[in-house]
Amino acid sequence: MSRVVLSLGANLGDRAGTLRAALAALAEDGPLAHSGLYETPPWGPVRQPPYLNAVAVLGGDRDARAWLARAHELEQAAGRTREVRWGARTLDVDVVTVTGEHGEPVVADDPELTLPHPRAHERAFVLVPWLAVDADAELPGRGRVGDLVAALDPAEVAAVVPWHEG
Ligand SMILES: Nc1ncnc2c1ncn2[C@@H]1O[C@H](COP(=O)(O)OP(=O)(O)OP(=O)(O)O)[C@@H](O)[C@H]1O
Ligand SMILES: Nc1nc2c(c(=O)[nH]1)N=C(CO)CN2
Repeated sequence: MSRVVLSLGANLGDRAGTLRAALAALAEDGPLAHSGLYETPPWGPVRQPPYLNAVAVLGGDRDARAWLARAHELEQAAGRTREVRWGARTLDVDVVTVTGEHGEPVVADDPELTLPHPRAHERAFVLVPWLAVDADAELPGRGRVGDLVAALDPAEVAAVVPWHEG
C-alpha cells in the first residue's frame, strides 16, 4: 500500500468538468481525499488562460511508476496531447510525492519521474490546495506544507482563490 499526492490542473475546455471527472475516476482506485477547486493565475513563462487546480491524496497498491502511469492515463482520458512545456492543457496531473507502506518517502532523480516533484515547494497552486486537504502535510526534504505556504509571496497565495461554479 502506498500513498500518493497528485496535483491536477486544467486551463482549456470545460476545466471544472475535466477535474471532476478525473477526481471521480481516482475515487474508484481507492480511498481518496481531495481539495476543492481553486482558480489560479498561470505559473511559468507561457502566456495562457487561468487554471483550475486541485490536489488529491489517495492510497492504493501502485508503486511510484504506476502512479505516474495512472496520471498519464487520466491526462489522455481528458484528450490531452503533448504540447509546449508549461503551456496550456486540458489536464495536467503531476505526482507530487509518494510514500511507502511505512511512511517512507520515495525519492527519485529520474527525468521520467522525479520525486518529490522538484517544483512543488514553490507553487502556491499545489501547496494551498494540499494544505486544505491535509493541515499536517509534509513535503519530504522541504518541510511542512504550512511553513512552505507561509514562506511564499503573500500575493501568490492570495491569488489562489476557491472556485465556485457560476
Ligand atoms: N513527479 C512527476 N510528476 C509528473 N511528471 C513527471 C514527474 N517527474 C518527471 N515527470 C516527467 O515530466 C514529463 C513532462 O510532464 P508535463 O508535460 O506534465 O510537465 P509540465 O506539467 O509541463 O511541467 P511540470 O513538471 O513543471 O509541472 C512527463 O512525461 C513525466 O515523465
Ligand atoms: N496556475 C497553474 N499554472 C500552471 C499549471 C497549473 O496547473 N496551474 N500547470 C502548468 C503546466 O506545466 C503550467 N502552469
